[in-house]
Amino acid sequence: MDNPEEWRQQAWAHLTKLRQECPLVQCITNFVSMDLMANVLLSAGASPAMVHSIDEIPEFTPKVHALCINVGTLTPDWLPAMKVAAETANKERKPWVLDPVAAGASSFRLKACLELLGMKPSVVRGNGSEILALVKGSVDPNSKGVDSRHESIDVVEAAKSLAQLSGSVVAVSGAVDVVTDGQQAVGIRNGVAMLQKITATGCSVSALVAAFVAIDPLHLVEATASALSLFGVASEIGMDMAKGPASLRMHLIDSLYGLDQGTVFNRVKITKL
Ligand SMILES: Nc1ncnc2c1ncn2[C@@H]1O[C@H](COP(=O)(O)OP(=O)(O)OP(=O)(O)O)[C@@H](O)[C@H]1O
Ligand SMILES: Cc1ncsc1CCO
Ligand SMILES: [Mg+2]
Repeated sequence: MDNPEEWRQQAWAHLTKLRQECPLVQCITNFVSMDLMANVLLSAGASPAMVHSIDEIPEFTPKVHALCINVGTLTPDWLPAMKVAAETANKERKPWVLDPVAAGASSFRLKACLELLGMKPSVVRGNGSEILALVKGSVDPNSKGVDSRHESIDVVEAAKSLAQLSGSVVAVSGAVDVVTDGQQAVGIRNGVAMLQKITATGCSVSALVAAFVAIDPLHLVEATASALSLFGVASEIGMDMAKGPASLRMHLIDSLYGLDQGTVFNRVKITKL
């Protein structure tokens, strides 16, 4: 698609379908993000389920419409459950998203992320530094942990390589969100810088991507771009009412819940890169 108008219409069509179908999204995620992630999914129209015990995954994961795996507060005992969930999702042909939080921060985290990447997530969504760490396959001596020290727009080629190597769609968040399947790349120019001052907004947008690919699993790039754009649009509207990060968090959730067709048509900014 070349026309910005088509992307806007598609974003609205995706949101409408999501609200109608209310997909069940399983999240195996870090302790920091659980609350915001579940609330973002609910306000968009999806059903969140924070289910991470290996004892129930073989029975529960076949019932979900998509899965989001996030390694933010990873310990060795969580990894087997993540792998069983990914395996189950693959077997059941359900899309899943990997959020490689702070992939370059330590060898333990990097190894876990690369192992999960090898299980072929439908989409990998990370910040610039996380995507770069996965491509290089090496720990970053100057890592800032969960925060990025790279601009998303500077890692477009790295994201393309990662998509080619992994077979996953790769999404890099930042001032411009980038989504690529290894051939084409699209840029999403929505969002506000203050999102970086609210913890787990990246984690939450990854879960939102899972909800969008659940309702359009055959168009991973398009569904991912819609999710990133609409989250950004909600933050722009929320920012008009916010006094700082805490109130933006609240208004972001309200704005996502209230998104209407006119707002989506006026604000969605997705273009080919
Ligand atoms: N400079 C910016 N301007 C506008 N939006 C931004 C900017 N930086 C990040 N965002 C938006 O903030 C959201 C979170 O992206 P970010 O890159 O901060 O994720 P992250 O580092 O994984 O976050 P976390 O680890 O806290 O969950 C995304 O929707 C992204 O588009
Ligand atoms: C702050 C933090 N630490 C581990 S996960 C997480 C949430 C944002 O990625
Ligand atoms: Mg993150």
